[in-house]
Amino acid sequence: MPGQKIEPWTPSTEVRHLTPRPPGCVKITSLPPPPPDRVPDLPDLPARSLKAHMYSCTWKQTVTLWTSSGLDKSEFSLIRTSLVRAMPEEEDVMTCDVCGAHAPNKCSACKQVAYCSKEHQKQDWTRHKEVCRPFEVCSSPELGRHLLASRDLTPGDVILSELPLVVGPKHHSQDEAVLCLLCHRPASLDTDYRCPRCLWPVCGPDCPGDAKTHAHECVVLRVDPQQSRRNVTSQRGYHYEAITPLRCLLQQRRSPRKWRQILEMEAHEGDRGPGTDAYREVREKVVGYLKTNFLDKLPESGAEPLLEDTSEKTLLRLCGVLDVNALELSLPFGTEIVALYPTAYLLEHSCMPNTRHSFETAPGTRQYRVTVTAARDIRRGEHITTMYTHALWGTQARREHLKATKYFSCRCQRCADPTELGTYVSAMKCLGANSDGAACGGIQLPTSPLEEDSDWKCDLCPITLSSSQVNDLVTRIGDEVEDILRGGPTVKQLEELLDKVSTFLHPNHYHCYAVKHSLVQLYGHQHGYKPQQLTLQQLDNKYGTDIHILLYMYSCCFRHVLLLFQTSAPVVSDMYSCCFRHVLLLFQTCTPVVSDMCRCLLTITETLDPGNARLALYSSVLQYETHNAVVQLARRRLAQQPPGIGRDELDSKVKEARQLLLRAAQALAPEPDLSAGGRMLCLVNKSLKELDIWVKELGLSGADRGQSC
Ligand SMILES: C[S@@+](CC[C@H](N)C(=O)[O-])C[C@H]1O[C@@H](n2cnc3c(N)ncnc32)[C@H](O)[C@@H]1O
Repeated sequence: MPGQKIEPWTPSTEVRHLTPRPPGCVKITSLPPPPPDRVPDLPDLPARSLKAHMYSCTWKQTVTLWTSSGLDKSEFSLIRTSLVRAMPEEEDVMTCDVCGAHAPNKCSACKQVAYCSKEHQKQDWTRHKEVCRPFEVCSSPELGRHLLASRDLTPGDVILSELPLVVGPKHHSQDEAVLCLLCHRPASLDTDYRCPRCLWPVCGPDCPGDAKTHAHECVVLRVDPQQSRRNVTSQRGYHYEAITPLRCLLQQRRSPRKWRQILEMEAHEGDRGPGTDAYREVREKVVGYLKTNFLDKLPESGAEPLLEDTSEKTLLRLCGVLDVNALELSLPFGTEIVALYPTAYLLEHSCMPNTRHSFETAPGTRQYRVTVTAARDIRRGEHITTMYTHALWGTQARREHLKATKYFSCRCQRCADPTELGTYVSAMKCLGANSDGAACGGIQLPTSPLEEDSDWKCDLCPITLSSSQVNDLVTRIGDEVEDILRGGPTVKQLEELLDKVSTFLHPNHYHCYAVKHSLVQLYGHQHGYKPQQLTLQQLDNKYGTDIHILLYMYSCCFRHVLLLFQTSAPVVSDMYSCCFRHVLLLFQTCTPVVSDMCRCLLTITETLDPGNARLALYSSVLQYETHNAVVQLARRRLAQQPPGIGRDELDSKVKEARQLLLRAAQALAPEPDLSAGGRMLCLVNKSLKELDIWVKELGLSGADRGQSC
């Protein structure tokens, strides 16, 4: 009897009070409650199932259906599958922005608001057009689809905010992390907490996760009970990389609309064909695993098949879609997952992005929502961009990563500039010697950074290096830096490492940056280096002159000026410009306030990411640590007998520290509460309060008090 409705479905107040398990009944399924006017049709149910007497009750916002008639196994699974499929998508359930009634008509442009009627939509347009989506989807042969701003935007303007189509474990996990499939918290194979049907681990008895999402994949994962039992005893049985592709695959029946959206995404199948690493890895870890253990065992006849298309081609395509388009989310409890979004994937890449993403990670109906905001002014007609790779990697590493994972060669302004916007984060020191045996003192930079095999050339002597020579050296240094940083290093280890890598790398090189960024966080915090234990020299190292940079630039300038008198015309203009840059930087770096290690790192960070699109946490850590050093130095000088600091200077130091904290708080404001950024923001706000107390104790003017974030 197709189209038959089950009446007691509506989750009214009365049914909430029903006992969880009506006597003599068997549970069929638990689902989120649909709105009262969206009772699902149940197509093609056999007559006997419809005679089943159904009850419902709510449990953690879900409707549980029970039957009191004895259904056989296939009827039972048929009714369950039909119910799951008939459920409307949660995000489809919207209310009218004008009157709050159930709203079937979403705004076709932004899809963020909905209305119960055309009249209410018209009535709201004057207000809504101000916030309706501020971009157009365009297409070009070079970029594919991309977004252009359709009006001027200022920092903080929301560009889009949407829920994901699919969320799941990262599909390239290096570590064999065991995750709860309901809430994505860490789980363990050493406990008995399992989904009772498919036996995949869950985090515990009070898991706050979404049983509905798992219900769908569970039908597949439990298709072979023997395999499920084997899995229990061996971690190798659980391939988490296969879960997100499976969740995508399940959309073909769960939500044909989402399925269409997923298939519309770029998968770069041509770049991931036979013979490539991607092909080998995906075939083994996803396609082979899913097909052999589950998909090929799904019943073909009888009930309507759960999945129509389980072909290898489709699975390979889904993995391509995930690799190219999925965004990565770090959850507060330390796990990392990926999500596909209906519009956010259209943002093109730039190494100087103009947008910032923030993710809602707290459980609830907004969980995993992404909000993309403008990180700086964006003019009408400008490309709206994000960053697919690491902002603190050098050009060679970023471009290789983009080519290997997203299949294009970036040609943005930062990539095209050998100095990377004057930051020198890829620059190497020239190891050549001049005629009297002294170090050359020049900088090695790529001559054509947009060419993969560009030579590197010294700006002072004729020495050139091949790109593979530079690559090998930088990779080896990077491996050593990563190893040491991962092992929880001491201050001494980091200082030695910095000395060592500084032989080869420009002081601003991104590997030096990584070591210094860790170092400034250890000074003042590690045992033996607590603020009161630091010598003035060590404090000065944190807040003092970065001697590596200054000496280097002095010597470079000196040599350039000398050489300018000796060298022929074509080289001269190059050296003038380099010399000019160095003199400028020296001027900035030598001023007392700017000449500290934190400040140098901050200058690099802010040049590469002026709007805090990607490096908000990095810059706020630097601002926070600089504030710590400023306050500590001021306290020390105040404690001297007689005090080594006057009231005016103390007042200005306090203001400087406050400004640093306020800037950190502003950078961190969009970060979710439970994220690393959110925790950093708490620390910053706590320090602002402590600073206020100190100002009060000292009886300073505290002119800036009252400003808070
Ligand atoms: C997440 S998708 C973006 C949407 C895609 N353009 C589309 O039409 O579906 C990423 C792909 O877009 C293209 N793309 C993004 N940014 C690019 C850029 N800066 N230069 C060239 N291609 C880019 C690449 O093909 C990349 O693999």
